[in-house]
Amino acid sequence: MASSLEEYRRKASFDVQKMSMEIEPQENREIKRKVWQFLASNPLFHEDYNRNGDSQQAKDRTAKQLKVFLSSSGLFTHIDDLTYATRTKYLLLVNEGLEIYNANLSIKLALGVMMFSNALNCLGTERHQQFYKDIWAGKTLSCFAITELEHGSDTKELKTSAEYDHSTKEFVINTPGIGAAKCWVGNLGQQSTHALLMAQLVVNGTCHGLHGFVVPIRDPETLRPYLGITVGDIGEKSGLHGIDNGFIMFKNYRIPRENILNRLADVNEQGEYQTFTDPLRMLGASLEILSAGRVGILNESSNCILRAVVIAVRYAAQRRQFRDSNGVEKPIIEYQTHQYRLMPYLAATYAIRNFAIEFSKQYVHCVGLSRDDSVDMTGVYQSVGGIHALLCCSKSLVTWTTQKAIQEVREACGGHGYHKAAGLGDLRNNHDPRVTFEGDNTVLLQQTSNWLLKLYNETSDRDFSKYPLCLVKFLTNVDSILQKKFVGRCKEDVCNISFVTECFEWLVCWLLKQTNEKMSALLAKHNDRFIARNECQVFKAKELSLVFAEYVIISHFKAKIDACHDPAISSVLRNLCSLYGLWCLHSHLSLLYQGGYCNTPALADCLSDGVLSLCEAIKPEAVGLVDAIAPPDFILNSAIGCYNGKVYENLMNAFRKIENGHFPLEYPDFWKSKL
Ligand SMILES: Cc1cc2nc3c(=O)[nH]c(=O)nc-3n(C[C@H](O)[C@H](O)[C@H](O)COP(=O)(O)OP(=O)(O)OC[C@H]3O[C@@H](n4cnc5c(N)ncnc54)[C@H](O)[C@@H]3O)c2cc1C
Repeated sequence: MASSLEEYRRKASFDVQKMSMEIEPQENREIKRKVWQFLASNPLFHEDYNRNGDSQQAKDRTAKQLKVFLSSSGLFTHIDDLTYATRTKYLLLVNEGLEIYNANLSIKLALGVMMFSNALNCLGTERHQQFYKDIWAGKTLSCFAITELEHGSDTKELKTSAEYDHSTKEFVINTPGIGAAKCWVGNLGQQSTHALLMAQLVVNGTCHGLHGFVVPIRDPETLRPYLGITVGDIGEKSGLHGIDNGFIMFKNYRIPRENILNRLADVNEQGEYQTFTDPLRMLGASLEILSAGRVGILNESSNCILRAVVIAVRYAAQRRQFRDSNGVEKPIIEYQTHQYRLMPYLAATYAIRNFAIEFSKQYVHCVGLSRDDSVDMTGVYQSVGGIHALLCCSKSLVTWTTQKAIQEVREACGGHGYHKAAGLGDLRNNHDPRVTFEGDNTVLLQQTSNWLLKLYNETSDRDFSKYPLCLVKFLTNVDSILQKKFVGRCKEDVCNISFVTECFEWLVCWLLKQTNEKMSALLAKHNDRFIARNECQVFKAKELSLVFAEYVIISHFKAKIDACHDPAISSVLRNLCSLYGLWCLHSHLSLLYQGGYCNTPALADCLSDGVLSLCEAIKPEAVGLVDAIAPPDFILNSAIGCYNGKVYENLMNAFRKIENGHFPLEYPDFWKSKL
């Protein structure tokens, strides 16, 4: 049968190559291409999508892959020559390139090498250089040990302690009971030789709060744990089978004084606690250490939605079900419900990818400034607060959107979407914990709403243009924005980016005002900020943070489109941006009516019509749009999402493959024994 994928490919109104370049800078694509070339050239990385194996095999395989990737890819030979900012950007891109193919390997590398070396850079000093060199030489492997059995989000309650013993100039680490066992720590279960441990620092009987320590865990030669440590694997998980997540407990375990990461605070030769309190620089350092992982997640998650959408759109253009009244069997992409299921996620993918790229660029720039001693930190300080707030809500929105998209896409690909060879099951399971680690989404959203409320109540300095990445300048005009009402009558009035941004500005202002009013009333009633914050989350602060994240992502997409000079490209991007915006706004209709933005059915009608007509308009562009962002087939690794559209040949090959030593046409073992 002729491939209808090719027919849809021909319908695109723009140049796919140019679109690809518009969305992602050439230099970024070049770095990822090198990663992919290496993976394709070495059989150790050839993931067979039919391979089940047990999780121990997956862990062993990932460990071997990491060793080879570090030593032979040639991708890390020059990283020490790069400036901090360029190196961070480079490593984020290598991680992204790996992640889209193999989440286990990228996480193992990120935790085991990249984040550890970044932490040494941010929190450590010259005296930690040997750890830095060993990790990049592949002699050691690290992990990040923060979470404990009884506490995760509430890091203040962590109980593992590191008490300074001046007589030996050592820290003595202890786990006071099983509740304080560090757990879920990636790489710790079987392979880490070192941990970056967050523990309560105690000096002369005084607790100074959480500090970072480099703690040797296992002998790098034998992988045998040291005395005083109980360490092991936490067992089977729902996904990420290649990562050995572990737990650890300490009993009077000693490490040298020099192992405290001492860029911000130290215990000196005399056994006294010292802080180097330039609060602005401390904030910069916290941004680097806390945010790098979340920026990584933003990029990883944006690649997961991309992968899901590429597979589903190509499949939808191929897969035919039911004949129309002319007897023509229709590709499922022609069905309205199918367009409504996929096109908004395609639009979301473009908006989110653009945001992740732009955010990473600005984040790296800001971190670079915070490390430059000649820079006045006041401006950087402003950016840091905004970047943190924006990262908290965008990490939440992007990971949740991707989680929903993968599930929708799995269903949109029917039964075949459930086959391991489709790649969607692993994608879903491996992506899932991103909504939890590096900060649980719901908890993170509170940080964004707190920041927005702080701005709203700012009386002395209401110049909000100092947060360029957050685009909150409009908050200076809350009252006039809230005067606006919906005046549209038909879908043409809403299918444009100006309407979308105006409507979002109204919604953010309304939610901000509402949340603030509720918070003030609760504070007056209870005189307790903890209770007040808790009781204004649902329907108020949480929505505020998510709507704000949508607004910023859309605004960055708009800026991208405004700067695009190719009319064919910008016209399609404009439709994508409008669709993503209207689709989000449609889900907030009850809030828009509740706030009185419109009091006739016109708004609901216009938004519904607008979404449907944009889905229809994007349909013929969809295959071109996914081709422009898709990685090569080897990396996409999906039987149903290949560029050439050979869905059925690929699936039949997958069905007939020898799996775990069994040929599918053979009798099963249990039956053979009876014969
Ligand atoms: C696959 C995976 C890998 C991980 N890797 C690591 C690692 O390498 N190192 C490490 O240290 N940790 C790791 N973790 C742990 C992870 O960081 C924590 O799970 C995460 O920080 C959330 O903490 P928690 O599990 O204790 O959840 P909790 O804090 O107990 O939260 C449980 C639920 O309660 C809600 N909740 C909590 N507090 C509030 C509040 N104030 N208001 C409203 N709701 C609230 C949350 O929204 C959440 O839904 C990993 C976890 C997973 C799943």
